[in-house]
Amino acid sequence: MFDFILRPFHQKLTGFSLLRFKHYHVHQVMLPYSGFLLSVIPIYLLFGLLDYQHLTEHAWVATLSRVFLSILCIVVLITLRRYASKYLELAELFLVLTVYMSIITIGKLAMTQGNFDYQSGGVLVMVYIGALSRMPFKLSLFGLSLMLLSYLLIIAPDRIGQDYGEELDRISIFFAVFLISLVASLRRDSETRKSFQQFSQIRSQQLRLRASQKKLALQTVTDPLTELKNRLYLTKNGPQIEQSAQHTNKPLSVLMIDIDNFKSINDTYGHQVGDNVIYGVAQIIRQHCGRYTGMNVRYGGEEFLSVFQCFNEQQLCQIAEKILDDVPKLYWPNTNLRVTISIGASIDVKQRWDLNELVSHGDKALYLAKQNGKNQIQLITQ
Ligand SMILES: Nc1nc2c(ncn2[C@@H]2O[C@H](COP(=O)(O)OP(=O)(O)OP(=O)(O)O)[C@@H](O)[C@H]2O)c(=O)[nH]1
Repeated sequence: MFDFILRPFHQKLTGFSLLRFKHYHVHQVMLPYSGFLLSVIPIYLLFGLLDYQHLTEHAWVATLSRVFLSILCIVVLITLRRYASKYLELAELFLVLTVYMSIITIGKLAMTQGNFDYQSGGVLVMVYIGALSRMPFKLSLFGLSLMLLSYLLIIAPDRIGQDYGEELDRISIFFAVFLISLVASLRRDSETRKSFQQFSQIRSQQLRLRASQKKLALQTVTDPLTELKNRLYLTKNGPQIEQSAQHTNKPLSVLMIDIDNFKSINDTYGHQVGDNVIYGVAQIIRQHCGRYTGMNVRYGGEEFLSVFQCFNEQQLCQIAEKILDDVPKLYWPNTNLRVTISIGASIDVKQRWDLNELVSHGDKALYLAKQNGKNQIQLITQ
């Protein structure tokens, strides 16, 4: 039956989740609410009109203190909202205690002037804590206890002397409001924690969704066999590479790399070995071009494209030769397979930064290399 009251104590937050909860409480609960908190001030000031009815003299002192405390609370709230929002909970406690203590003081002043009917306004502040405040339970408990205690110690003794029975009624009302506000604060804490849990769940779902979207986006531009980029990536990022090369005023260059007689490798050793060959050649390309390349792409079945933004003819041919030399060194267990490749190289010496044109020249150079007997490099400069 009392589960809803005790629940906050069951869900003990510790370590990182406690820090996250505090952050949530400040940013999702206290900050949006702190503007509303300011609306308490005009009500407090409006009640100041009653001071003139109940205080026979020095009512202006009460008004002055109300105005001064209001300005103080507004300044504290606005400053904390802006510069130290983590103290907003304490600021709310400060505000309600300030208002309450001023009401008690004015009530006490009224008693010294013979008025014993103007001391119960503080109960409204207690109601406020139960109904509207966003303070955590511990601060509510502290505030409410201090309020009840100060009423019992400062106001009640004088009034008991006046009318014992009526004051007992008032004390019981104060006590009831104290208890109700306390339970309401406890319940509010429990609801805040529940909404924090929902918030955390939604947040982690969002993060997971974002991560899988990222992964999916990467998958759509990645070749699963070689883990090189695919042609979609080339289409998407080609213009960016052209712009970047143009910006740095460096010639673009490409290597079109094709495995020789790949069909016969497949036919002789099977598709699995064929796949391994594609993978092995891709790793050599990555190893030699990874540092310099704008991108390495699996362009077709056993055809690869590397794009560079910074090479002259000699550097481009050096890289091509390294790849050409290393591929036949690959070892394929249980076969006497020796894989070779042909390379078509093309460089944009006229600096037109047209990747499509460059690729088509690379293709022509590759065709020449195949025509001339394979396992070689052919270069076309634009
Ligand atoms: N194992 C495997 N084979 C593939 C893959 N993609 C394409 N192929 C095969 O690669 C072969 C390409 O053969 P061709 O285009 O005739 O080229 P080639 O035999 O290398 O001849 P040249 O290029 O003239 O040396 C075809 O048999 C395709 O089925 C793949 O992902 N894995």
